[in-house]
Amino acid sequence: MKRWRFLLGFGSETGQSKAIAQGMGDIASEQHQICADIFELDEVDKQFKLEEESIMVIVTSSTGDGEPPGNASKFWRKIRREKNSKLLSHMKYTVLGLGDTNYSTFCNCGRVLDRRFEELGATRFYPSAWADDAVGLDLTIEPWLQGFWPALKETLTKLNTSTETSINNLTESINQLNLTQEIKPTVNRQLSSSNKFKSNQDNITYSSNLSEMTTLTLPPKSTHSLSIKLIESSEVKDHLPTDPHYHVSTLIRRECLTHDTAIKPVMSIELEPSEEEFLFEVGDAIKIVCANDENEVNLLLKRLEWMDRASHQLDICISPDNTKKSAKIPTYIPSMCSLRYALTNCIDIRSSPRKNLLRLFVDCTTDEDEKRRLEELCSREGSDIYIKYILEEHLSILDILNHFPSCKPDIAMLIEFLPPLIPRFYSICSSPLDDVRSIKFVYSVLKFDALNGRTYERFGVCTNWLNKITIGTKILIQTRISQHFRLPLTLDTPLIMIGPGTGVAPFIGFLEHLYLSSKSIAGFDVNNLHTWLFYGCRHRQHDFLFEEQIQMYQQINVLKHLFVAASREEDYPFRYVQDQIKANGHELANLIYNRNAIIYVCGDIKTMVRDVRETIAHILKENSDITNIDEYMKSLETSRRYLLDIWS
Ligand SMILES: Cc1cc2nc3c(=O)[nH]c(=O)nc-3n(C[C@H](O)[C@H](O)[C@H](O)COP(=O)(O)O)c2cc1C
Repeated sequence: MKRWRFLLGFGSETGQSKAIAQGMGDIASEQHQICADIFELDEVDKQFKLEEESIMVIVTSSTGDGEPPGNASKFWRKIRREKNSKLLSHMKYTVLGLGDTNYSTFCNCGRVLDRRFEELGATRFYPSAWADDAVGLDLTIEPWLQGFWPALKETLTKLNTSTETSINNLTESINQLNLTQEIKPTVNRQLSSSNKFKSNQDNITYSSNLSEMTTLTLPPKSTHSLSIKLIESSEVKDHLPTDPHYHVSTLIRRECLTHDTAIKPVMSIELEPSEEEFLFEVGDAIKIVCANDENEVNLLLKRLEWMDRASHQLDICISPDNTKKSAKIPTYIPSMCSLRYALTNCIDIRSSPRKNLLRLFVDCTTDEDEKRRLEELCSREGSDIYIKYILEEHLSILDILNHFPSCKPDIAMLIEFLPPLIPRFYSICSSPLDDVRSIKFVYSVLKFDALNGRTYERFGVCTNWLNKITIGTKILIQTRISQHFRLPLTLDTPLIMIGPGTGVAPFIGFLEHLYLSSKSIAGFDVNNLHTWLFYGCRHRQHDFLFEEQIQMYQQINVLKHLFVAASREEDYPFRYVQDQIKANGHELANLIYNRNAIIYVCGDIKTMVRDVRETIAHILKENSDITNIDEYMKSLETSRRYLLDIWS
């Protein structure tokens, strides 16, 4: 008998939606005896056909400025362009969107697909949901999944989807699908009388708001689909990471742009792509393939007592007793590499472990009190403490293992359940008109002290790697093409560029491009430009990035107006870029409302994106006759006149 099935399509840029879709696939088969056929959304018409699917569940994130992730863009175009309003009238669906509320285009990709599916005749069998990475995805996903499974079973039952299932077996299947009783693994572990985690202060190992008697609801236990062994081999030779989708470049320059006294140093990097045909434009970003810190890898190897086997070859195959249909050998780990190589180059050892991994850790922990605390941290009842002590403090896998010394996971568990190490991206700050063989970008050096549960000092993964590698090192790169963050086609469109800190990077590229265009294109007159730059730093003497270059653009009339904010200078009235925006409110509102200016915002989402948007809305309200300001702001976004290039 074939089992009940549904289609589970995912779109994922950095792997979270993929992991969630795979987790749902596991729960479907292990707990509900339902088969989820899991595909990237862009595998449409190759691996699945919409016309043939009765139930489709979409899990997708948004990237860029509300755009679909790389493996969902073909699907997105197909659905958006589709004219046949009955195309999906045979289909039931729901969407789980992943996003971040710091973006005004929160979950835009999921929301647009959700709306288009409805317009194309599909019926939602369960309300779609929007999970927010800013507060923790699980906060939405956990309760959503609770209702999802009964709704899915009910829909499957009504639809009688399984064409291969005979009538007799169908009855049997329906009986198997116990519609009323959800499987909720619960646990009520008694703590030892000497509970070593008892303390007066709440922290990662103890919190008073979960009483020892609280019954905990745990996430379902993921099962292994891989069999991973370490083989002592002299043949294993680790080499530079390779990936046919990436280009080789060479690090040719690295310098510090800030004064020695700057609180947050900023570095500038120049790369030379090996191939002539490497293409980029101003407004694009560059993806960098990086590696984990050697010391951190060593600490992890030591903690796990795997140091003596670090150079052994990893042998990965699908486990003989695997039951997952979606089981695949991870393509991001080379077939011949050592354990050290995989931990350094392929696996993300820094990001906070998800709850499904904490759940697996419970079973490889011997101490009862540690087990109970791990259960609390991954339980539904412990959602708040998981967010507070793990996500918000960015605890890594090593931090968790250090806090729970009796936890001894095996190699297979970490290799299978930790996410891949993904490339990091940076806004390009140079123009190809200057030199197509030179790509420049900047980054801040971020240091995180050993505090608040973090058990060792650390720096940002990629920036730390970029700081340590030697000049001449080969680096794999790829352009992340910007869909909309581009210079306008018409010269006289006013440009309002807002970029505090390293957020100024793409605007340096824009200004350089305008300057070089004025030298090389006949009829390009800088006097026609209307360029406004709002820049912010801590202290103009210490960390004013690209100061000389910006001043030069001002002198030659490429940059018409410069406004600088300085957050740490006493007696300077403009602390933040939004103070400068407010002070120039009248003129800016006129440019936006009457002269179709384009507003570009670039920088760290945590610090300013919301404040800048509110300030722009405020100055427009004060200086125009717009009656519905929210609608007007939305229209700026949809007409691509309010553009974001932001990161967290
Ligand atoms: C460069 C970048 C751009 C993003 N743009 C958006 C966006 O426009 N809207 C949104 O809601 N979330 C946005 N996000 C947040 C992601 O959608 C969110 O972190 C999600 O969990 C990532 O899932 P994934 O790993 O499956 O891609 C962005 C994240 C990054 C790193």
